[in-house]
Amino acid sequence: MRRNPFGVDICCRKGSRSPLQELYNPIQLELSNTAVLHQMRRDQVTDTCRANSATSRKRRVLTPNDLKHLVVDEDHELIYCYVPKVACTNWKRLMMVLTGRGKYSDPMEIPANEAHVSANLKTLNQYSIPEINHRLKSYMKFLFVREPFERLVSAYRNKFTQKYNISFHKRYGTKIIKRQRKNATQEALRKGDDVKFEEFVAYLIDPHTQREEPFNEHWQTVYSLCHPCHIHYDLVGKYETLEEDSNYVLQLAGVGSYLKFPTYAKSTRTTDEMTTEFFQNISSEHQTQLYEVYKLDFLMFNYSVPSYLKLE
Ligand SMILES: Nc1ncnc2c1ncn2[C@@H]1O[C@H](COP(=O)(O)OS(=O)(=O)O)[C@@H](OP(=O)(O)O)[C@H]1O
Repeated sequence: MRRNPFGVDICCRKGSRSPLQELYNPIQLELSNTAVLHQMRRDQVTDTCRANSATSRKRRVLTPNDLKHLVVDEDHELIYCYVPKVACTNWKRLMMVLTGRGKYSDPMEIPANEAHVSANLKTLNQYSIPEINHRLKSYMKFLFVREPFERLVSAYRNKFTQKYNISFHKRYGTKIIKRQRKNATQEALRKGDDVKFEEFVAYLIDPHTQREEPFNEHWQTVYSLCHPCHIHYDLVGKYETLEEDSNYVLQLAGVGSYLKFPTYAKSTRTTDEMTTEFFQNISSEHQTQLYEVYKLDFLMFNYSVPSYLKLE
């Protein structure tokens, strides 16, 4: 088994305390305040689910098919529900280190495309029903969320403004242009590579879109991907405090002294100011409809209505 630079193997949990015990019954005093903050985040999810039960619990029960985003680490008793555009590539890299039994020590040695190969990580839908129930009950379940419209702009910029994302242009761009652009050129209809943000928004709020097929995971709501009204998440991490919250998870898992969330230096990442700019050209009618689509994510994860929004 390979060891990390600190000479500690990342295989299995050594202590007798599980991440769940560390979270709900912290021994270290410094962790108590953090535990209180996370209790408030859990309460917010519970209260929102209760107050919006008609929408949030449209489905009465989940099937294994609904559990494809829940990545399992048996060795550290963790379940991570990945949400695209919330640094899930880095979290999948960490899950590969945690589940790799020493195969990897540095998450950044794993290429981004490898982290997205589904065979490299085990998801909860691959277990039998009793195994699923056991893991849901005894593992620490967590997810990471981001301000919904900033996440949406991150998805748009990545999938529709980068020349190399040809599969997205072909699969979604061509459809969006066909439906939303009057007098589209033959080239635009064929390539689908110059979708405007206004057109993307019009596509998202069009009732046909979700009737035809579910949203792509990069712009699907968190509540549809991770089912927080059915699955009780023990920890809700936020993109705004990504490193702090991630390192807290690693600490609870007992690996925090030698495994850290990869730090980041990308200067082009989507900011609040950038998101504001993108929404400048969206009519208040479309802004209002779009807010309705993502409203539960705003409420559940305690994001206030953006100040730039002109709601009708
Ligand atoms: N450590 C750290 N700190 C701050 N921001 C970070 C970090 N790691 C990833 N990111 C940002 O996460 C966005 C990419 O998320 P994903 O990896 O989930 O994207 S994808 O679903 O694989 O397409 C992408 O956001 P945008 O740049 O705004 O698009 C990344 O910049």
